[in-house]
Amino acid sequence: MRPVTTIEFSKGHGTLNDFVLVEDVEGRLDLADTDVRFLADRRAGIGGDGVIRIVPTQLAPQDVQQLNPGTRWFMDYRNADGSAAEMCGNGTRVFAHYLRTHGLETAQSYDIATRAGTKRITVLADDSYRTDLGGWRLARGDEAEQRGMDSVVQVHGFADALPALSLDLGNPHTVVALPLKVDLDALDLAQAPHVDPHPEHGTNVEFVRALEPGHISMRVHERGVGETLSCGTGAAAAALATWWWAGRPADQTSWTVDLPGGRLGVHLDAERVALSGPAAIVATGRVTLPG
Ligand SMILES: N[C@@H](CCC[C@H](N)C(=O)O)C(=O)O
Repeated sequence: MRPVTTIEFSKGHGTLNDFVLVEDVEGRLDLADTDVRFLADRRAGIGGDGVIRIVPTQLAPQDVQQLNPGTRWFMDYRNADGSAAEMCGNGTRVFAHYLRTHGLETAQSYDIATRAGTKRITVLADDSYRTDLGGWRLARGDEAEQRGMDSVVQVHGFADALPALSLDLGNPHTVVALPLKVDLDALDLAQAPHVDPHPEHGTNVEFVRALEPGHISMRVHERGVGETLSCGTGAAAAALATWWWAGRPADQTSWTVDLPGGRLGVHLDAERVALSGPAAIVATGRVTLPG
């Protein structure tokens, strides 16, 4: 049995994508998958879609340090099932809000380290945050470029296989444009959608309804979590896919994405994509990890 470990935590969210945040300025906290699952558990633990460890980059693993030179803080993001993810868009804003409200970062614009590389945070005038998510690409390249679709998604309780487009934003996404006859609100996402071909490392799946030029609504089933009320990289992927299907209009660079948990802004072009939205810390406390 390991010694009793009691840690301080904060609870935060970005458009109701919620996280348990753990500050680890000395880089000593080695959270096992079971610890992450416990912290994320909504009944037995604290509750969240993910767990974010806040650690100085210089105390992060070597590969993270090499990928993110010149950054001060590493967002060590884990999904609720304990798996590590490369990126979390909503998480970057909540992470930045934590750094700011705890005096760990005072600049208005600075870089943070993630497993998907360095991301620039900017604090906006209304106290929301913008994250430059950097480069993006079609995950399956040529085939998708020509046809706009590269896979199919099967949702529980719905007979038709739905065509989809795969995007890589550092983490994987599969975006489905819903046919008009399918009601976005009625989709059963309690069970994981089946993606064919199945991506080797799994994928986040976004279901999109276009509302008007530059405006979409969506729901998401996240890898390592299940359905969540918002996903920042998912919103960016959904806007990019919709823009792609619309023929990549050069003047349609600003997008509004409505999710069950709120509204996000996406700014995109052929090479880069950025995300903006709110962040909140709602509670702090102490918790003893299971022995
Ligand atoms: N909710 C996040 C994405 C979190 C990681 C994702 N579940 C994955 O495994 O890639 C976001 O806001 O981007």
